[in-house]
Amino acid sequence: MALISLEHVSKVYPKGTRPALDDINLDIDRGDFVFLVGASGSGKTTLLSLLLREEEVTDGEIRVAGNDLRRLSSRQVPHYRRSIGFIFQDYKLLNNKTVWENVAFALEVIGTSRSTVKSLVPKVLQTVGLTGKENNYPHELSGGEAQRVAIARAYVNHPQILLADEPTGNLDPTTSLGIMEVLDAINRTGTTIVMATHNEEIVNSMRKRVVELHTGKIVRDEQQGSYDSALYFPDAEVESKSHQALNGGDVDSKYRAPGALEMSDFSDEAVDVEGATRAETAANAVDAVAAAIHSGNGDAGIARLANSVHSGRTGRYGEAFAPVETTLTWGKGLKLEDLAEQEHADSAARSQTEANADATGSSPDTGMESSKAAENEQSAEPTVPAPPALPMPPAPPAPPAPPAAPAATAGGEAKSVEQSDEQHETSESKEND
Ligand SMILES: Nc1ncnc2c1ncn2[C@@H]1O[C@H](COP(=O)(O)OP(=O)(O)OP(=O)(O)O)[C@@H](O)[C@H]1O
Repeated sequence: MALISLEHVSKVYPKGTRPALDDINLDIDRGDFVFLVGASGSGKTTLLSLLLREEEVTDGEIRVAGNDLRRLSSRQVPHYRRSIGFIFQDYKLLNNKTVWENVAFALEVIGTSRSTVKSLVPKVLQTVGLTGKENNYPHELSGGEAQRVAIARAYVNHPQILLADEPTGNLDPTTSLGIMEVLDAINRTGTTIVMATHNEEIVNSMRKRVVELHTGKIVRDEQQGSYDSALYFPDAEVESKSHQALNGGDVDSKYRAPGALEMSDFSDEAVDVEGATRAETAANAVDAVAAAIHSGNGDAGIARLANSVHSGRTGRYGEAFAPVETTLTWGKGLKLEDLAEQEHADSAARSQTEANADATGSSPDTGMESSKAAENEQSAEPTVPAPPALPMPPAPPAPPAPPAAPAATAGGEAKSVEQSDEQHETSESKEND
């Protein structure tokens, strides 16, 4: 049975002149990653609000994990929401709590012991690139940073469903890539992700399921879809892109940076994080996500996105690229000068080996082997897991740099706390005790 199922769902807002959602049928399986796309006003946020039970359907039925959302009593709603993580553009952070406290709070709510919270929070903050920002309040963060706190809060208690409404909206492409990398890692711990987005580059690179809304109706539902649909926007480029995406064609080749990685080394495998208690499961999820991010051995879609971002294309959000040395995972990037130095050393070593081979008349194979090995270390297809966007030297030249904060104004200011949100969570916390 589908984890999320919508049957003939319609939503008409009190002041709406037309249904925001109009007779929607949709099934989403456990572990799916679904992009909701569609023009502004097509109904994406409304769909997410219904799933979160912030809004109620006018007609039809929504079932989540077998629960009929219409039948949830107001007392059950907070319990239901606790099983769902959500990342909305207004961040919904607790403004009177620091970054550390915001993340710790989400863990405390599910009964995580003080000592476990103490060990998990630094891991989570490192995963989302916020080490060093522990004591900042939300208003002291950039938009991208605030969004990362929201993501950290949403995933630490390992929700079965994560709803994200434009989580990369207004963020520069590199920060968006980091966010997608974390979302992908979260998805691989078994969390189902439904993400509304206008970001064409992300959708086309990730090749996940794409559900397109148009004036409240589902007009497209494709596995491994692309952002635009040839069906509804027939033009040659769109047609070729969506055709390639659907047939597994090399749609990314046009986006790939010269020398960028092939995708075969990237695994899409799910990780089992279930523990005996929710707190234990949360700890396992935090570890799994941290490990996935640290290894850089992510989903092929992330590799495509990384290649795309680093290929020098300008994204939907303009020219605001963070420096390339920031690379995939915040603050763990290799420095350009280290790369250049390494490249220089490798090339010198290669020439020396070749010269030795010529001088000694040794088997050309031997020379080829070492030359190949040296090349491999820099080539587009490394044999070790590596951040996909950059050539990989044999060993990381420097310890992790301090977390790179994206351009301070990347996404604007964090919005104010919803006091009710805090109260809501506080009362949940109490309930839990
Ligand atoms: N609270 C509300 N009251 C009345 N109408 C609303 C309300 N919220 C949304 N709508 C209307 O419902 C329709 C769908 O809006 P929704 O926010 O779901 O679209 P969307 O696809 O998320 O758009 P965007 O991409 O701009 O975020 C729109 O016509 C919008 O004006």
